[in-house]
Amino acid sequence: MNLHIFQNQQELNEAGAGIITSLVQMQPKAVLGLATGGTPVGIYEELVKAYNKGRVSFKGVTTFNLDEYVGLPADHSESYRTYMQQHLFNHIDLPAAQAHIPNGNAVDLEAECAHYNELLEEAKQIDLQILGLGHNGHIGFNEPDDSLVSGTHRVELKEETREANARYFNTIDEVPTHALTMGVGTILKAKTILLIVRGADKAEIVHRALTGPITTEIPATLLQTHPHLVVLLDAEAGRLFE
Ligand SMILES: O=P(O)(O)OC[C@H]1O[C@](O)(CO)[C@@H](O)[C@@H]1O
Repeated sequence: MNLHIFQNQQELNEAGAGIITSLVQMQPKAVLGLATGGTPVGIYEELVKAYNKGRVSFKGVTTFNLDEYVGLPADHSESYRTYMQQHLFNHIDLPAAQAHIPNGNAVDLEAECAHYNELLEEAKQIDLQILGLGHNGHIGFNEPDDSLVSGTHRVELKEETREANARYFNTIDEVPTHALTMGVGTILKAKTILLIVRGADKAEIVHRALTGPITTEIPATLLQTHPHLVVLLDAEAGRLFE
């Protein structure tokens, strides 16, 4: 594991974006696994800046998002499709056909998951998977459970996850109860994983995830088994590592 702790958010954002930019410069046809949530926003901002300065092009890149809510129309303000458009896709030259996000509004969700898995198979391997961390140790929307699923699947969100994400909706009742998520098998198959964690409220969970016993009750503990894990923490989240 390659762990870095940053004293300010800007340095973390630049480091994260730098890793992604370097990869795409070296490998213009890279396959990127993308995350949503509050955590990667600053990194996407830096990527857009790098693109605007002509340092990187995403023309040949393929992307796969980790997850999407079930039942929100794609153009809903809080869908992860909308998030990606607003924070990244609308501002770079990534061709729309190369940007994949599970369709949480599909009539047949099982078929949608199978289709997403096929696309992932065709892409062979994600070169760099960006990950945030849920307060309960979830990665993607792989929630704590007594077993975990390998491929893309439908999950019921834990109450604590819905509460954490309620800040983006008018009321908690509007937060979807289910989501589609890439499975832990797909995540762990990525060549490199870039885990980003910010904030004092995640200090304990990230410490347990990276140093505690491996358990499906904290899905992020499985990251300990990955041979190329890069971790970027802000000082608050990294408090217990110092
Ligand atoms: O970055 P946040 O908003 O704290 O969310 C943590 C994680 O949970 C999710 O919302 C669920 O996948 C991710 O998008 C994110 O990485």
